[in-house]
Amino acid sequence: MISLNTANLMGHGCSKNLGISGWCGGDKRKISEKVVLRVNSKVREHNNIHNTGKEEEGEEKKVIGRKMESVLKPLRDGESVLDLSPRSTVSGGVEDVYGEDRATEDQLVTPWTISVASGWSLLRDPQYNKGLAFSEKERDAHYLRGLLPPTVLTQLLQEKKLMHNIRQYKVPLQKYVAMMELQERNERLFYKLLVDNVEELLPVVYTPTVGEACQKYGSIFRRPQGLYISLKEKGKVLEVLKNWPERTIQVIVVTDGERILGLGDLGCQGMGIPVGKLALYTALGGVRPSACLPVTIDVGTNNETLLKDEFYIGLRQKRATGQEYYDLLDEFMTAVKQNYGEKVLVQFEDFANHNAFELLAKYGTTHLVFNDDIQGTASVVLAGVVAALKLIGGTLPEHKFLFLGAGEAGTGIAELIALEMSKQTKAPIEESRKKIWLVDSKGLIVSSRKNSLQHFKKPWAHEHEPVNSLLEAVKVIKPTVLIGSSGVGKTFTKEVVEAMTSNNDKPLILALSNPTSQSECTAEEAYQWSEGRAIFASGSPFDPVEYKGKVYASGQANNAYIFPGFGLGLVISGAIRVHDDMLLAASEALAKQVSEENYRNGLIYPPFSNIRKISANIAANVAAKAYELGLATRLPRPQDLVKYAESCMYTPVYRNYR
Ligand SMILES: NC(=O)C1=CN([C@@H]2O[C@H](COP(=O)(O)OP(=O)(O)OC[C@H]3O[C@@H](n4cnc5c(N)ncnc54)[C@H](OP(=O)(O)O)[C@@H]3O)[C@@H](O)[C@H]2O)C=CC1
Ligand SMILES: CC(=O)C(=O)O
Ligand SMILES: [Mg+2]
Repeated sequence: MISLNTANLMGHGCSKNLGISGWCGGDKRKISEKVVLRVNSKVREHNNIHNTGKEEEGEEKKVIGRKMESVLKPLRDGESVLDLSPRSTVSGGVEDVYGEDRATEDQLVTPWTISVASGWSLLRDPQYNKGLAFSEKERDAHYLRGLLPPTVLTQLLQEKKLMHNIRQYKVPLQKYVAMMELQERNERLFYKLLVDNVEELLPVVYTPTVGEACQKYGSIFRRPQGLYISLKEKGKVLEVLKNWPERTIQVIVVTDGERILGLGDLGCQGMGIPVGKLALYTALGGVRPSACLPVTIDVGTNNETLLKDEFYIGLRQKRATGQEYYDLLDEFMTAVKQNYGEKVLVQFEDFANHNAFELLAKYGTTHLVFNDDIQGTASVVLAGVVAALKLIGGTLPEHKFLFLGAGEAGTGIAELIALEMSKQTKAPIEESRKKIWLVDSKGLIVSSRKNSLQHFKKPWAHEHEPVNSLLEAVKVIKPTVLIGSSGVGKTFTKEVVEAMTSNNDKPLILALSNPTSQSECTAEEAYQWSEGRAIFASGSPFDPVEYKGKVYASGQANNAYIFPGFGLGLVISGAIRVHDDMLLAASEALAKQVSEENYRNGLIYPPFSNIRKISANIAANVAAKAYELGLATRLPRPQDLVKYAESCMYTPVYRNYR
């Protein structure tokens, strides 16, 4: 049975002045969930002491006493005050936190109590706050009388009001800040808005607005939203992970901020990306918010503007490189596995390509890792191309591809397309690669450049004369599909689109670069310059375009279609490694979701309004592949994986409190 701390029953739920700090429950989930879950399952929880203190901004906070036990224990030689290493572990490595083993008989034990958030602290707990939606009964039971005005609203009415408010803002960044504030105030309502209004709010919490938010992150920073691991934490990364208030983590999105969208090095301010991606993991893929951990690794920045910016939030130094960089990454990856086990998914996001490929190769064999920019993008683009075949004709191996940009996205997509071609033709992958050409900042990648190319470009160095410009490359290669992944805007010029159109009845043109300012061309330009013949999709969304009396709605070729469902598939199957065939499985599931009606409208992706159904199908296909490959650990395999995936998805509907 649980014991309740009487102080908490008085309404504010805090035993005072224990002098411990850590995660402040006032702005984040935690306490109550633990209580509810632990009460139900009768699991004892040792880290639910609350405390009051003053935050930087001077607001009241609750403090979770996760570290209390180690603080109150006598220190041994070499131990720091916050040393959390297990004092005694049984053979399976299980820490004896309750003092049950013979080996810990001589150690002090803190009698942890479990408390229920109520009253003021309940209203300040974003995971449990319902604002005006607390019922009369809940207001009585949870000491809320007088703390709320008399009216009781439904969640739907709250949603209507908030959407109305958000629509009043004309500046996208204001909408972004409003959404982040909502996430910090009332998490379920935040996700309700996002799930129900996904097409309207995706551009707010994700690209393009998240790009501007990262650029101005220092100025709009209010409360930390993820875990910051900087060079200062070297040697203490495991300890830092333990500061995070949640223990059961399923998905980590981590960046080092060096290649944020097409905006370059934004250092520590890249945090907006893991936060945004994980919001999509929950809203689009149904992974529980409490199981998501955004991380930014701060090794400095080479962005001079940020280094001089008085509001910059990161380390003020040039980027660490080489051994120093890899040591910190290695400590992080090791700590992740130590703390969360084998099945936590680590998604690398927006690393620069000189680290991204190496990190993926290095940890791909030891951890469950996924690089969204290389692999997620590949999967989404392959799906779009396969779907587009219905509109442009031919089979995949019959097409010829030209990329502008030969980095993570470009070579990642190229490789997955080649893999799929080879599966279809049974020809060696080297043969399939010959149908794919890439242009980088120095021109077409050809064999005469091979010696000076980065390793990930070498497979694409085909025999050809040097070609210096994209336009020239389009003219001589005559691709049927043109893909922009350069991070440089306005590079698909009128001449380039016209050259594509003169070679193809229906040119497939994908301008993947984000945010909108970096898009290789706009939807309007693609349709106008191709005289309405292009099949077009872009990384960031464009409004429908009217051309010669016809309305063209372009799709969004963005990895957001893939990673939420892909991650869910890994989670529900308990997969321990990512395999290329899982990327193909995700791609296949996405392509199948394009309806005849979508095709009639020239779309090669289904609308985001169906994304949860799409994600469930992607998850099921990925999980099925994980079982087939023997990489799944959650046994027995559920019969109906789509139904199972749906049943596992987070729902933002308010729960009733006892
Ligand atoms: N829609 C989506 O889902 C996704 C979109 N992206 C977007 O794709 C873009 C690129 O990302 P990523 O591949 O990771 O970046 P990388 O830095 O890895 O690659 C960029 C590539 O573009 C080339 N390049 C840069 N400038 C030019 C130029 N003026 N002309 C020709 N080539 C040029 C670079 O050449 P060089 O090697 O010579 O320097 C490099 O090959 C970003 O804008 C990103 O936001 C990324 C992932 C997903
Ligand atoms: C979408 C994405 O991952 C990027 O632009 O980097
Ligand atoms: Mg990215």
